[in-house]
Amino acid sequence: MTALLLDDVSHTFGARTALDHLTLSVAPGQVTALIGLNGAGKTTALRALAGRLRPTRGTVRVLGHNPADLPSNVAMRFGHVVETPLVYPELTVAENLRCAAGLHGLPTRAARQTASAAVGQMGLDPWRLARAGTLSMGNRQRLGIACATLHGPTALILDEPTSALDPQGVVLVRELVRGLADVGAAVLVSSHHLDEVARIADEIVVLHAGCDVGRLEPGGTDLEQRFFAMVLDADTRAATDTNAQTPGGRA
Ligand SMILES: Nc1ncnc2c1ncn2[C@@H]1O[C@H](COP(=O)(O)OP(=O)(O)OP(=O)(O)O)[C@@H](O)[C@H]1O
Repeated sequence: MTALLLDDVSHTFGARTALDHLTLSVAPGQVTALIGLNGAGKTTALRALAGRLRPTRGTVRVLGHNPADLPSNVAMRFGHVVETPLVYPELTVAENLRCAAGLHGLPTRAARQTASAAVGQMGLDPWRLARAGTLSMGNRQRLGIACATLHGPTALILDEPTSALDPQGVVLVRELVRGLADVGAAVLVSSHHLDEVARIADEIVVLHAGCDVGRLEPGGTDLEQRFFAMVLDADTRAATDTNAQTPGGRA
């Protein structure tokens, strides 16, 4: 069974191709990492899954449904942080978490308990009563992740979740993601950091110029070297194809 699916998805912004026939699926209990250079298409893929972008072609499914039109009982089981964390700047950390728990269908008492547990889990105790708008970038990122995960989603997408985090925050997110996958969540996470995703992912998909150009074994050695070899190989193939199609080209 597939919880998160991109099936032959392409997307163009004007003349620029952001995704090129990308097919990707994540099963329950699986953590898949999307890794790629700046501009590879990672955020575009995650935005399509979050229902924020309707791709030019292809099929996108979250828990079997079109993310642009998720039934509310399915939306309750979905969590995502794509681009900016969705937090209310004028509310405190504790209020944001209670609000997120309520929006995910938890009754008031359970929402309060869950919010309190999430404060501790993400190391936000010292900022519990601070307004979200006054938080540092890293603490805002911790709060956004906590808001998206405190209901125990069965499908989760995280766009560069550790980009602003200190080493302690990186470990907390790693434990959170693995913990959710261990109880059956399907997780898709994008990152630039190969060594970090190698610690949490079951599968690493290399995205380059919008295409899936190969997979890396998380337990493998020389991941960085193999990543660059894949990217270089894809560029060489693209240049050869272009050359073959150019009138007067060498092929
Ligand atoms: N709203 C937009 N309008 C025009 N082009 C866009 C838009 N969003 C993304 N792009 C282009 O689509 C391509 C893929 O961008 P995307 O943000 O998905 O890459 P990324 O892999 O997430 O990059 P990064 O690692 O830098 O965050 C890039 O060439 C980018 O310039």
